[in-house]
Amino acid sequence: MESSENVLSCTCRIETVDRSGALLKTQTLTKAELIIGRNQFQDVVLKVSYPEGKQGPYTIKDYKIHKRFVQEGKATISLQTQQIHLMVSNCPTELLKVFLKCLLLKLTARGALQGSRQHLSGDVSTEFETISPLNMRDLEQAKQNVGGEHNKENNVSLTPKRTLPLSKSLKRKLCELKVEPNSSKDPTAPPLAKKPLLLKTSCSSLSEDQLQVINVIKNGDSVFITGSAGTGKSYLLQRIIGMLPPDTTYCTASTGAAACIIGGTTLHSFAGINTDAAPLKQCVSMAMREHKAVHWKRCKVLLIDEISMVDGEFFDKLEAVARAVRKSKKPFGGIQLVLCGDFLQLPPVCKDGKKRLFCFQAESWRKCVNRTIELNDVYRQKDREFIAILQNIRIGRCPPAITKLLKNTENQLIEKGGIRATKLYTHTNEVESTNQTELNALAGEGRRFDATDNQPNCMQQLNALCLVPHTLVLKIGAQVMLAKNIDVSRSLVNGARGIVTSFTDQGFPVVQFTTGLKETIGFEKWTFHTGGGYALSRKQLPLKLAWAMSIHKSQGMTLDCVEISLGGVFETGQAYVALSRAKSLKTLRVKGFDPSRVQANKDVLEYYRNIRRIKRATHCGPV
Ligand SMILES: Nc1ncnc2c1ncn2[C@@H]1O[C@H](COP(=O)(O)OP(=O)(O)OP(=O)(O)O)[C@@H](O)[C@H]1O
Ligand SMILES: [Mg+2]
Repeated sequence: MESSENVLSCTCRIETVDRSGALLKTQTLTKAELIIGRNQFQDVVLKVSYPEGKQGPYTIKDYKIHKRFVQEGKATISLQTQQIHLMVSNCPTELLKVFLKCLLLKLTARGALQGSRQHLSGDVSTEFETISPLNMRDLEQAKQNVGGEHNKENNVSLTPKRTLPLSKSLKRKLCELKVEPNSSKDPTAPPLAKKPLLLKTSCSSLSEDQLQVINVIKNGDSVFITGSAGTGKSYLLQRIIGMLPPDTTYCTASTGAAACIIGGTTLHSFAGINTDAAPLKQCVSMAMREHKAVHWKRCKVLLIDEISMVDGEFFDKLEAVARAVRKSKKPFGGIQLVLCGDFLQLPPVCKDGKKRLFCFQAESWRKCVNRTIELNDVYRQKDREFIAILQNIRIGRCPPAITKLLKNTENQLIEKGGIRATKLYTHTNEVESTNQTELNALAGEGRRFDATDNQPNCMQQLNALCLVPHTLVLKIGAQVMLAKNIDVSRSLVNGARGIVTSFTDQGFPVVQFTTGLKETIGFEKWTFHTGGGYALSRKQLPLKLAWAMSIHKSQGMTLDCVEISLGGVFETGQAYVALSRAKSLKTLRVKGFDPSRVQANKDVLEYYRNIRRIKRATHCGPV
């Protein structure tokens, strides 16, 4: 997980092609480093270094960067003059994105210099010096060049379209960036132009607690990340996934809906075990099937979100399966675990009157989890009063003052612009029938949108994983919810509520959101890392019908505008999960609130008291 913006650890395949594009030679280097540097002419060059030697440096001119599969940790840099393709794979996605941004910025900045030290076209670059970290001067030069100026004197076109294939968003970001005046009074401080510039990664915004988790994981420890709803556990998990090599990192969650939020697969699907109830021997033989065993053996880090819903007995079985398949005596067969969840939210589904066993009560839990870190800052809600209400509900407390505040929301008008509140139900059958009945009641023809799945024979698996259905039918007036973060800066985020107001000439729905924003919604792609570098993907509109939703499916989500009836609550933690989806008291309506429905499990409360006691006693933060 070590990172430097100019060096990328990866698998690198170097393909040499002829003029027609036919393959002449190929070389695959599994433990390679791609390094950005400069040659003696100050050109930006790339060197591929690997344990047995090096290739390059390759001058980056007349190039194309293919970034379509960046989310899968893959990219290709095609050098057209040299007729070479550098195909990188197994890159941690975050690090790959930063590396490519750095390369593009250096190339864009280089545009202005090009020609100032022109060399004859026959000159071959032989020298290599690692490029300096990005600095303000690079950024300023890149911004100038993005303006599309021509360096006519040197007969070099700097028009971005021809020489600098920058993404629209990078161009926009470059143009928006302002340079702060150098206010430093320190005469020894580097001049502004030389000041190192940190490329913003998604880790830049992490809290101290969240960064601490990253360090623990870097150390190789298995960790349990916990904390109340909205403390950024899943957000952090996504950042962690982006920092680990995709080939050996498996990202899972206890339910399909939770897996969709983090772009992973279900724990059962990873394990190859379709039922918790199977005896251990059967679980081992299911996991030993060739196409499943390969993943078990390859896995170095296993992430599991919403661990509270994983049955403790099943966790013990998985631990034993891991040792058996990997032929290792180490806990969980030596796999590093990153577990995430809140045991005060939904518990494991309990069948046939069996005693409920949480994962932390599993025999193998203590052996497998070296550190527990509790995140304390709530991000989902801003309103202190509502956060305090939720903290009480979480531990099963509902004093009269809180009951009153929640009852006061019963007749609250939270609808605006025709957007109705999403009803959260305890049972799924109510959800489907409500959505279908409401859609049927709307006048007009329904418009049908069919998803494109990368593996059509995996449609069922994708249906279980993806928040959007294979077939979506919409009408004008349909209540919808975004099922993907499209543009966080404009609040077009997962869970944002809206109504379809029209369809464009091309047939795309126009949605009016609670924020007042009207947006045409186009197709989006979901990628699910099924592990081992494999991925399933679906292209569909990022919308789902939102008259109703189940509390189970809502776990992990942030929702605009919700109505909750807690009459049917049958689980501890269920009322807390439902209430904590709302962003504020003003966007929530609780029908027929009964404080006796607010319950927390006693064993879980004791578990959390204990981890805090240990934390206080050791004074060292994580326990
Ligand atoms: N460091 C952060 N900076 C900014 N926003 C954050 C940060 N961490 C989390 N968030 C935002 O807070 C919201 C809640 O985060 P997230 O869904 O990860 O919480 P959670 O702990 O997984 O909640 P739950 O227990 O309900 O699943 C999200 O909108 C997320 O984008
Ligand atoms: Mg979550």
